[in-house]
Amino acid sequence: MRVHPSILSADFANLERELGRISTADAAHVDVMDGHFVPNLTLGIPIVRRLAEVSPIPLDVHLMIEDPDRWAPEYVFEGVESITFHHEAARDSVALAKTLRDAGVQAAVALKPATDTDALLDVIAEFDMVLVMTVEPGFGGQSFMPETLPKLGRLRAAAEAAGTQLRLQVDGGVDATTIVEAHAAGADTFVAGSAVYGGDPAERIAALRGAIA
Ligand SMILES: O=C(CO)[C@H](O)[C@H](O)COP(=O)(O)O
Ligand SMILES: [Fe+2]
Repeated sequence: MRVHPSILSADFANLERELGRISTADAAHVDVMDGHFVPNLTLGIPIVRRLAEVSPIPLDVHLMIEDPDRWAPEYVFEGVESITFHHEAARDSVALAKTLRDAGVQAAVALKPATDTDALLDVIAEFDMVLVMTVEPGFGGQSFMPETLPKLGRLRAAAEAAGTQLRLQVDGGVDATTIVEAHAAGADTFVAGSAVYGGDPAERIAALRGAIA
């Protein structure tokens, strides 16, 4: 299992220090929001480039933006481990995933709560990870939506049938309680923002790991 704290809940005036506080995690989740795909605006390419240079752990970049076919490849930097774009926003998710993989980064596709898995099941081998959103994208601190969890089983079954490795990530409302449900449903990669930065990050990361150990 992997824990990816979201720096959406960190102090944006001190991001290098905030990355240092989560150095025991597996990757840092960076939420890029464009004010169009979601009704919130965070940060973009020049800031992600600098975060990748100073972070002690790899970056997991979650793009909540329109036209990811155009912009996602611009987020490939040394230190960026994976780039996640939204299936709802992409013109061609399979082609974009191939472009990202060819550029040397893991390719991941995200599904909003109302988007089903159907379009991905036959092409699951094209992705390194699927992000099943467990809240409506746009804001931290929202409540976990357990009704999204059955998607995980369908995606896992498709990956097994295709004989491919697939990471299944959940993002939104994950804490030491809901992580147990998400893990039981098949998730292996857990994003948590407010649950990590709402206390001592190292202790909170250890508690998340401990909850499903
Ligand atoms: O993508 C996101 C929101 O769109 C964030 O990664 C997510 O909400 C993390 O925040 P929290 O753990 O507080 O729910
Ligand atoms: Fe996210």
